[in-house]
Amino acid sequence: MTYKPSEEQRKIIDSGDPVLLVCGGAGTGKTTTAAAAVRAHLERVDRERAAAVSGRGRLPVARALFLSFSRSSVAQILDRTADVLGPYLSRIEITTFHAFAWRLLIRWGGVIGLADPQMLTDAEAKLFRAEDTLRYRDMMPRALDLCAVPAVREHLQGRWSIIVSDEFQDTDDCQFDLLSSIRGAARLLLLGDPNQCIYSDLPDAVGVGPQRLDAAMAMPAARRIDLPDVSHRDPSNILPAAAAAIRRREFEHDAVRAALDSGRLLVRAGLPLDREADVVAEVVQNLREEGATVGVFSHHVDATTGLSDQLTQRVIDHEIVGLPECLTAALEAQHAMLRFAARAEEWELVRQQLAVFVASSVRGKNAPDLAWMLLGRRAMPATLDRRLTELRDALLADQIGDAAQRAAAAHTALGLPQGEKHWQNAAQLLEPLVARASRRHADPAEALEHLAAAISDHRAGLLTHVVGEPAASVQLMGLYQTKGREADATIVVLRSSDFYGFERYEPFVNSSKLLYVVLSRARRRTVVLLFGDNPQPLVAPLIKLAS
Ligand SMILES: Nc1ncnc2c1ncn2[C@@H]1O[C@H](COP(=O)(O)OP(=O)(O)OP(=O)(O)O)[C@@H](O)[C@H]1O
Repeated sequence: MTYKPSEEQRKIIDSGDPVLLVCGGAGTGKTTTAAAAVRAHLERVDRERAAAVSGRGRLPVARALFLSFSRSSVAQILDRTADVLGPYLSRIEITTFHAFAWRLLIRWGGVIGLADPQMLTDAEAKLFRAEDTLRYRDMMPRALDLCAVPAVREHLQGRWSIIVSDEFQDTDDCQFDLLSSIRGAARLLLLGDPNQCIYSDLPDAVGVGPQRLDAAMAMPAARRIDLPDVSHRDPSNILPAAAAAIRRREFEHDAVRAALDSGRLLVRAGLPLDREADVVAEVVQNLREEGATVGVFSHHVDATTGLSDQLTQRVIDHEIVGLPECLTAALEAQHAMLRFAARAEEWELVRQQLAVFVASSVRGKNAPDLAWMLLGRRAMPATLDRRLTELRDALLADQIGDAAQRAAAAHTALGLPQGEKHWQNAAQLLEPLVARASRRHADPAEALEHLAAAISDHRAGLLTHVVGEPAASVQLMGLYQTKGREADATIVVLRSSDFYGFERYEPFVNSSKLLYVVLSRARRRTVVLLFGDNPQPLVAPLIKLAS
């Protein structure tokens, strides 16, 4: 649908408020309208600056910063706003908080004693103790330390004329402090929906909650505009109204009934846990036959990677989004194999990287046994030992091109239990990088160094969620990654064994917001699949809606 702003959206676009908080339900057009507002702002500043200098020299062009949470949101923002932004797209930095922080640390880290910062993933942190590396969760606080340095702060404060913070309701204390300290004289456009605040119970999110919107309004000259509850995602408004009623725990509300009667909402309950992949695959196939793009939402990293492995076996083309650690680890493990084949690295490193990959494809505080076996800290079964030896000997006999193919096939050759899709995706990412390095450098040692640098950049991009995700008609993701996303149809997979936080009793004020987010992502249809006989209390009332 072409974007034609409504009256309320127009007020946002035309506003010049120093701090504007825009609130509205799912799909009411906050993100798209913010893009239009940024463009209008830049146009205005251009005009003012042109008039001010009136032919005497030129002032630097005004720029905008658009901060979000996940690379999937960044990709979607780009996708949805490119038309609205037009030629102004090149003057807007659209990035995630973590990518922003990482860039600051790369550029100025030396000022706070981080001259060459290395980023440690959670899986790496489970396996190795590393004192002077930066954990993912340390990135924002360290960036904030940098912003306290006057020269850095002054530089940042002069850089943007307007800053947008998407999903503002979920910003934590650190992110809010960062926004405040880089702002300078920039206008702030803060987009929020209190009903989509889903990070408040996450372990690393300090200070996430309703008070954030109050803090915005406490800023000098702040104004708030509320968009009317009209979804532009599903203009029939049937799905958003049902999602809102379910968030309020009104499962018998007319809006829910209307969604079921219209066929836009479909609920199936009591499905057998051991047939999950078959059922999901069948629903995906039916929706694809209708020509719909499909988002499959399941609970966490194990569930998503497990489901992905099974869809891969059933030859259902799809992509996983939002689980960059596993992809990065697969990329690094295959890279280590190439370096080993070229005699540039020890076999030890290959085993270490395989251990990181295995640890990153499962949840939990501790790494799985298999990871420790790969590190040589626990005895391994004879089959795995033999397969590893065969892989090592074969790599030693390979040329670089053959080694890349062997690395791509290593997941199967070793019989690794999880993360096959990530392994395949990593092989696809690696292939052009290897080709480019070999093309540019005749000397194999130089080609290897070029490749190592390219992979290191890619790793940072993936881990800070800034590298775009592959477009695909079927996308799998965790429930917490669904914010800001949309697809023609969505499949919500809920299992009896899922954990939805510490709330135990009605009215599930916080966890119901997660349900609202996941149920409001579809343009045309949402299929809810409840697996197992004993659903969690949060989702149990959905059983009554099953057809
Ligand atoms: N005035 C409009 N005319 C046509 N389409 C619109 C309009 N406003 C928004 N849309 C479309 O509606 C969809 C939802 O908009 P957008 O993502 O901006 O909403 P949002 O409020 O940010 O949603 P959410 O909070 O669920 O992430 C997008 O596909 C967008 O292009």
